[in-house]
Amino acid sequence: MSLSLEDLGVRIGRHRAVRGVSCAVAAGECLAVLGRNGAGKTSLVRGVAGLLPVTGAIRLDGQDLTALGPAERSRRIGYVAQGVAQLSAQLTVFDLLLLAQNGGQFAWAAPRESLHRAEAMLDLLGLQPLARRTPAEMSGGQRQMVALALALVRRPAVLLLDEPTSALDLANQLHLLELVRTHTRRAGMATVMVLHDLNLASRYADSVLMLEDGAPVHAGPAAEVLTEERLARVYGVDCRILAMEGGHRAIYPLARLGGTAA
Ligand SMILES: Nc1ncnc2c1ncn2[C@@H]1O[C@H](COP(=O)(O)OP(=O)(O)OP(=O)(O)O)[C@@H](O)[C@H]1O
Repeated sequence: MSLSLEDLGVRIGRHRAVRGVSCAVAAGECLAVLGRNGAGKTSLVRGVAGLLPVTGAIRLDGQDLTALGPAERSRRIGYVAQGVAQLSAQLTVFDLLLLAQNGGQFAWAAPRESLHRAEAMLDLLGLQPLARRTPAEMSGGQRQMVALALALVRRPAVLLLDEPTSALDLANQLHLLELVRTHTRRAGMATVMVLHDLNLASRYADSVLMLEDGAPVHAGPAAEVLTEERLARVYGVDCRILAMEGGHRAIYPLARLGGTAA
């Protein structure tokens, strides 16, 4: 399904964390939200997820998401929060996958289809070896992969990921983002992911949205948005952008400019 944000504003208490964001994510596409620390990226995804109050419109295939009740909204949205997921330490990964689908039913009571879907998700993410472990028995990176599995197993229309690779090693960063991109295309989801790594954003996002002080400053394909001039202005860092094999671009930070970067 397609997601569109129209003049979206997000408040945290009296603080206007996000304002004037208008953009569209087509079904089967990934949008990367970029910007410096404190730019409003997490607030944006938390607003879309229904966890912070918003102004403006959030539409899913034209339907106003904010008009839906919390249960219906959370059924359509998969959200993986920033940081290593706080998962129930008592349950196994397999039981968590069943709970995510059936809200309260364990393996012995779950429908056959839920069992199949849980198995398929374990296979897809390479998590079979962890199926019988509890989150307390896993590393931070493993918990981050499990958090993605728990979001995907509910088959959301919109997937929101806040720094999904922050705890992952180099191989798993690529694995997770390849998987997110493939699954997004196959399921026709609209995916929004907050990323700090500009190279990963360039490589895996269909488009990027750059925020500055809560407002959108640039949006479009990564190759158009991420230029050396803009990175110097937004991040205060002198970067070189190199053309690589396969049409990829590599963004290499050389130095902070004039002490403007924090
Ligand atoms: N509970 C809060 N009360 C008031 N202001 C807040 C609160 N939480 C965040 N903010 C402010 O809202 C702004 C946006 O924060 P947000 O977490 O969305 O930024 P971010 O772009 O995700 O940052 P980071 O890259 O560091 O995770 C920041 O200026 C932050 O200081």
